[in-house]
Amino acid sequence: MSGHDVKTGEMIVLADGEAIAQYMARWLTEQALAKTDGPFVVALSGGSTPKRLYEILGSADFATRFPWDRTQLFFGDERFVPATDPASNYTMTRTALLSHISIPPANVHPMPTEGDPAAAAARYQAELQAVYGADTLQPGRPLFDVVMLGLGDNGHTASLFPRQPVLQERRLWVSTCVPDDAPHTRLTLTYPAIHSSRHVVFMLAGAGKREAFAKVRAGDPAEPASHITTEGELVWLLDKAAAAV
Ligand SMILES: O=C1O[C@H](COP(=O)(O)O)[C@@H](O)[C@H](O)[C@H]1O
Repeated sequence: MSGHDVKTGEMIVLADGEAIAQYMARWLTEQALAKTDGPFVVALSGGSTPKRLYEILGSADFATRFPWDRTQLFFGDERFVPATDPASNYTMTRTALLSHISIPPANVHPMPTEGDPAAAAARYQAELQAVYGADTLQPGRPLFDVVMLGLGDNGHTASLFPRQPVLQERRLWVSTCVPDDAPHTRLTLTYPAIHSSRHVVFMLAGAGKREAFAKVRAGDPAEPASHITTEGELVWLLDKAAAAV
């Protein structure tokens, strides 16, 4: 695998958020069906952008074609709130997708949000290591088939927020983050965990993403998303408003 970053990744510009969700649903299904040597391992993104994608994947057409029984669903980040909290990425995903599909419960891996956040991060890393089958990441053997990412106005992606110590993490796969410009303590995949992937896909819709996208695409080091790399392919799925075309 050659490896890509946010500057070299392919840009696919579509009409709007609906077109992005439809495109991603088809593409993800193709990737899942094509993966026959082992489980299809995905890190889901949170926030509002992927909600429509999850609804489409949960609709009858996709829900019956997608190989859910050999898919492992992880989360790229989570707010450290109870699963019943409306701010929970897991709750959004459960409502839009998980409650509509037939997936073995053991294949769904919500980030733990009880007790001490650092201990919860360690538990989640152990869960990833169990599916990966090793305690250290090995180049050429990606942890994830697909990592889905969004982009916040402040350049954060997953819960890698500006100015936070997690941006320096090079050993742990999962860590805590306490943003100084957003609510909630977070758990997040780290840069090395995201790097261990076949595909990283950013989904961005709306003019509100335009400025942050331009900075990240130019490689502005102050934007946490600028430091995302993958040992595989990186794709930007943008609507016209976000791409400013
Ligand atoms: O806090 C978060 O924000 C980003 C971006 O969310 P969006 O609603 O602007 O698309 C998201 O990717 C991340 O998972 C979420 O926890």
